[in-house]
Amino acid sequence: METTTFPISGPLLLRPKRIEDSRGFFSETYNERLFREALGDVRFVQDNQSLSTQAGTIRGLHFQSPPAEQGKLVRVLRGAVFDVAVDIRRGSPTYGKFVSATLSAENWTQLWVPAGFAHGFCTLEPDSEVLYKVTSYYSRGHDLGLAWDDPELDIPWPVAPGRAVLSDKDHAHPMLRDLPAYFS
Ligand SMILES: Cc1cn([C@H]2C[C@H](O)[C@@H](COP(=O)(O)OP(=O)(O)O[C@H]3O[C@@H](C)C(=O)[C@@H](O)[C@H]3O)O2)c(=O)[nH]c1=O
Repeated sequence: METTTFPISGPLLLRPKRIEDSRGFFSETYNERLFREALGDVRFVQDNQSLSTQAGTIRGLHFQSPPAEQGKLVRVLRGAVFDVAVDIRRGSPTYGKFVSATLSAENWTQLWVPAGFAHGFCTLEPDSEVLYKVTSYYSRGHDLGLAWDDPELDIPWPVAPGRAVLSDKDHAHPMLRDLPAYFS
């Protein structure tokens, strides 16, 4: 498995081996031993899958607050997304900075988003399906967000702001400057 780090500590890009033959390919998309070598002592308790029918759909930026904080291992089954993780660890030297990567069914890349990061993505193709493993169960009371279009974050979303497809919830998240210190 290929592992790539970012200038921000925590997130990782992972690319499991794909074994191709005349039928197509085979791949261990999750192997606890190999992923624990890369990610440390993580335990996944829930798998989530979403389908976004339109290109330019933005979901995010989301996180769960402690004690329900989640690490997320994100990959794409169909289509492609521009995936983003924003550092919201208040004491971090990279607080408010983000990492991003294109994840696609084609490039077979997964993004590890540790707890302490707000996560979101923008679909690059119609009918993009995202599958991600999380380290804590969903908790509605801890499910929080950060404004995807906060100018302070300056994220180069691959869609014109007026054309992004969003949930009602994602129109209403606070800006970084108004975000309480959930993570130290
Ligand atoms: C996240 C989640 C949502 N739900 C419910 C709540 C709601 O009725 C419906 C849709 O939820 P949302 O609108 O929050 O779905 P969505 O906007 O896709 O939320 C997801 O976005 C990406 C970027 C993430 O990082 C995820 O952790 C998650 O927050 O599904 C669950 O039952 N379990 C879950 O784990």
